Amino acid sequence: MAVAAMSDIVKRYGDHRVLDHVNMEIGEGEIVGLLGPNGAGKTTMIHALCGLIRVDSGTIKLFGEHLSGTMLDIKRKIGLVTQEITVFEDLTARENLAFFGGIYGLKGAELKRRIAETLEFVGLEKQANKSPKKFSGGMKRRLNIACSIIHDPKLLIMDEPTVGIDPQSRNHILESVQTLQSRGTTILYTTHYMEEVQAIASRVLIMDQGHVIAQGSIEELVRNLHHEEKIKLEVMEVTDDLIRAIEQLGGVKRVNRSGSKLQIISQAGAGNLDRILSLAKRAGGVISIHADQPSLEDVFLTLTGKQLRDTKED
Ligand SMILES: Nc1ncnc2c1ncn2[C@@H]1O[C@H](COP(=O)(O)OP(=O)(O)OP(=O)(O)O)[C@@H](O)[C@H]1O
Repeated sequence: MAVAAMSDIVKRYGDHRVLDHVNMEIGEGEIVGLLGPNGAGKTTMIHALCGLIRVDSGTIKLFGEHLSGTMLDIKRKIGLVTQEITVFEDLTARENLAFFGGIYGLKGAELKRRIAETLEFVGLEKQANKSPKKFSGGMKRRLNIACSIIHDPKLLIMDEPTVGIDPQSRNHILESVQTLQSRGTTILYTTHYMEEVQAIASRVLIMDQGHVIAQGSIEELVRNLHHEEKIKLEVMEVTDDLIRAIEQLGGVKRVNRSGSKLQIISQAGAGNLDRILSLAKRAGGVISIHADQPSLEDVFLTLTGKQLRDTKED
């Protein structure tokens, strides 16, 4: 059974269709990586899934049931880590957890036990009685995650949980996500970091302009693009003439420049490696050239025409 599914979902803000006939499914026990350029509709999809906004048409099912107004029993099975960190700075870490646990109906010994377990899980036992005011960004995010899993949700939705935090906390979060999955939690994980998706996701959803434009395992998505190859060329000097000459070769789909390096996406089997080498030799010195199999980053670039991280800060 799908833990969450959207069929033909449309959500408009004014004339703008932010979700434009979206179909998607999250299977039990998966970590699904949700990727998309800024403004693709990822957060809107998440808010619709959690019942935080109403959609204009289409159906949403959670745990096999149609999402409707209240559904407290179903909503209790979901944990949401929002894009902005949502913790109370005037409360200690423990008090934050007690507050969020209380919202989900936990109390007494059970609440106490879950507070201890989640503090340990996110590595904040020693900070239990401290205010998050004194925490680093990574520690605040870990507390935020603890608050979202205090009720042991079956589906955890995380909206860019690692933006702007230190590498140690980021690794901690990625490991925690994998541990939660091994304990049976299903996870929808949004990020602008391709390497995170590659490290933890069993399946990927790619959104652009309100559409889910691809979904599948990383291997499946890459295989579907097997008709393309990536040629990396480094030359002494990149000129506009060289770029233009490469762009005009049959089968070349795109040329990206970064300093003295060019990355060329070309139809596989078009024989462009040799042609590009000849053009580059004629234009000056060649430092290196080689052809790669496409990666998830290439899948994203080919499908959306954009770099995943073009407007986000590290
Ligand atoms: N409440 C709203 N009113 C009007 N427009 C909105 C509203 N919420 C979102 N939008 C618009 O919907 C589009 C999708 O926004 P959304 O936040 O879902 O994108 P996203 O993929 O999560 O982007 P990012 O990666 O930047 O977080 C954007 O053009 C945004 O401006």
